[in-house]
Amino acid sequence: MSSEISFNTIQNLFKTSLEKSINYEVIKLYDYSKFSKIQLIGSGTFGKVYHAESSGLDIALKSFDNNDSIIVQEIIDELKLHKNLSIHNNIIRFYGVTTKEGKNNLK
Ligand SMILES: Nc1ncnc2c1ncn2[C@@H]1O[C@H](COP(=O)(O)OP(=O)(O)OP(=O)(O)O)[C@@H](O)[C@H]1O
Repeated sequence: MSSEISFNTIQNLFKTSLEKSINYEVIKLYDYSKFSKIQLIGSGTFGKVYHAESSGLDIALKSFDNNDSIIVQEIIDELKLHKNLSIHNNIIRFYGVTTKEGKNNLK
Protein backbone atom coordinates (compact mmCIF):
# COMPACT_ATOMS: atom_id res chain seq x y z
CA MET A 1 0.00 0.00 0.00
CA SER A 2 1.37 3.43 -0.93
CA SER A 3 2.06 5.91 1.89
CA GLU A 4 1.53 8.85 -0.47
CA ILE A 5 -1.52 10.99 0.17
CA SER A 6 -3.22 11.93 -3.07
CA PHE A 7 -3.90 15.52 -4.10
CA ASN A 8 -7.65 14.84 -3.82
CA THR A 9 -7.26 13.53 -0.27
CA ILE A 10 -5.46 16.73 0.80
CA GLN A 11 -8.06 18.88 -0.98
CA ASN A 12 -10.88 17.01 0.77
CA LEU A 13 -9.15 17.34 4.16
CA PHE A 14 -9.00 21.12 3.79
CA LYS A 15 -12.60 21.31 2.61
CA THR A 16 -13.61 19.13 5.56
CA SER A 17 -11.68 21.43 7.91
CA LEU A 18 -13.55 24.49 6.58
CA GLU A 19 -16.88 22.66 6.73
CA LYS A 20 -16.18 21.53 10.33
CA SER A 21 -15.42 25.13 11.36
CA ILE A 22 -18.78 26.10 9.87
CA ASN A 23 -20.63 23.19 11.48
CA TYR A 24 -19.12 24.01 14.90
CA GLU A 25 -19.97 27.67 14.23
CA VAL A 26 -16.34 28.81 14.57
CA ILE A 27 -16.99 30.35 11.16
CA LYS A 28 -20.48 31.64 10.42
CA LEU A 29 -22.16 30.57 7.19
CA TYR A 30 -24.44 33.22 5.67
CA ASP A 31 -27.24 32.50 3.25
CA TYR A 32 -26.25 33.93 -0.14
CA SER A 33 -29.80 35.24 -0.62
CA LYS A 34 -29.15 37.75 2.23
CA PHE A 35 -26.87 39.77 -0.07
CA SER A 36 -28.19 42.35 -2.50
CA LYS A 37 -26.86 44.95 -4.94
CA ILE A 38 -23.83 42.78 -5.70
CA GLN A 39 -21.33 44.65 -7.88
CA LEU A 40 -17.80 43.78 -8.95
CA ILE A 41 -15.21 46.14 -7.38
CA GLY A 42 -11.89 44.43 -8.00
CA SER A 43 -9.96 41.26 -8.55
CA GLY A 44 -6.85 39.72 -7.01
CA THR A 45 -4.69 36.65 -7.37
CA PHE A 46 -7.35 34.23 -6.10
CA GLY A 47 -10.60 35.65 -7.37
CA LYS A 48 -12.98 38.56 -7.64
CA VAL A 49 -14.15 40.96 -4.94
CA TYR A 50 -17.70 42.31 -4.93
CA HIS A 51 -19.46 45.07 -3.02
CA ALA A 52 -22.77 43.95 -1.54
CA GLU A 53 -25.37 45.06 0.96
CA SER A 54 -26.76 42.99 3.79
CA SER A 55 -28.85 44.10 6.77
CA GLY A 56 -28.02 47.72 5.99
CA LEU A 57 -24.26 47.09 5.96
CA ASP A 58 -21.85 47.68 3.07
CA ILE A 59 -19.68 44.61 2.82
CA ALA A 60 -16.99 43.15 0.56
CA LEU A 61 -17.64 39.65 -0.76
CA LYS A 62 -14.39 37.94 -1.69
CA SER A 63 -14.76 35.01 -4.06
CA PHE A 64 -12.29 32.22 -4.74
CA ASP A 65 -12.26 30.91 -8.30
CA ASN A 66 -10.00 27.98 -7.66
CA ASN A 67 -10.47 25.50 -4.81
CA ASP A 68 -7.16 23.68 -5.05
CA SER A 69 -5.64 22.49 -1.77
CA ILE A 70 -2.98 25.23 -1.57
CA ILE A 71 -5.53 28.00 -2.00
CA VAL A 72 -7.97 26.47 0.49
CA GLN A 73 -5.06 26.17 2.98
CA GLU A 74 -4.14 29.84 2.37
CA ILE A 75 -7.75 30.87 3.03
CA ILE A 76 -7.78 28.88 6.29
CA ASP A 77 -4.39 30.37 7.34
CA GLU A 78 -5.65 33.90 6.59
CA LEU A 79 -8.82 33.32 8.62
CA LYS A 80 -6.75 32.00 11.54
CA LEU A 81 -4.47 35.07 11.40
CA HIS A 82 -7.47 37.37 11.18
CA LYS A 83 -9.09 35.72 14.22
CA ASN A 84 -6.02 36.56 16.33
CA LEU A 85 -6.03 40.27 15.43
CA SER A 86 -7.44 42.83 17.84
CA ILE A 87 -10.39 44.92 16.71
CA HIS A 88 -9.11 48.12 15.10
CA ASN A 89 -10.73 50.73 12.82
CA ASN A 90 -8.12 50.12 10.13
CA ILE A 91 -8.58 46.35 10.06
CA ILE A 92 -11.57 44.99 8.20
CA ARG A 93 -13.94 42.75 10.12
CA PHE A 94 -14.42 39.18 8.99
CA TYR A 95 -18.09 38.23 9.29
CA GLY A 96 -18.15 34.75 7.77
CA VAL A 97 -18.53 32.83 4.56
CA THR A 98 -21.26 32.22 2.05
CA THR A 99 -21.75 29.89 -0.87
CA LYS A 100 -23.93 29.92 -3.93
CA GLU A 101 -23.95 26.11 -3.87
CA GLY A 102 -25.52 25.43 -0.46
CA LYS A 103 -24.10 24.35 2.89
CA ASN A 104 -23.06 20.83 1.90
CA ASN A 105 -21.21 21.77 -1.25
CA LEU A 106 -18.70 24.54 -0.53
CA LYS A 107 -17.26 25.99 -3.71
N1 LIG B 1 -12.58 44.91 1.99
C1 LIG B 1 -12.48 45.52 0.79
N2 LIG B 1 -13.11 46.69 0.59
C2 LIG B 1 -13.05 47.32 -0.60
N3 LIG B 1 -12.38 46.85 -1.67
C3 LIG B 1 -11.73 45.69 -1.52
C4 LIG B 1 -11.75 44.96 -0.28
N4 LIG B 1 -11.00 43.83 -0.45
C5 LIG B 1 -10.54 43.89 -1.71
N5 LIG B 1 -10.97 44.99 -2.36
C6 LIG B 1 -10.69 45.38 -3.76
O1 LIG B 1 -10.53 44.20 -4.53
C7 LIG B 1 -9.19 44.13 -5.06
C8 LIG B 1 -8.68 42.71 -4.98
O2 LIG B 1 -8.55 42.35 -3.64
P1 LIG B 1 -7.84 41.01 -3.20
O3 LIG B 1 -7.79 41.01 -1.72
O4 LIG B 1 -8.48 39.85 -3.89
O5 LIG B 1 -6.43 41.10 -3.84
P2 LIG B 1 -5.20 42.04 -3.51
O6 LIG B 1 -5.01 42.08 -2.03
O7 LIG B 1 -5.39 43.35 -4.22
O8 LIG B 1 -4.02 41.30 -4.21
P3 LIG B 1 -3.51 39.80 -3.96
O9 LIG B 1 -4.60 38.88 -4.41
O10 LIG B 1 -2.31 39.69 -4.82
O11 LIG B 1 -3.23 39.68 -2.49
C9 LIG B 1 -8.39 45.11 -4.20
O12 LIG B 1 -7.29 45.59 -4.90
C10 LIG B 1 -9.42 46.18 -3.90
O13 LIG B 1 -9.57 47.04 -5.01
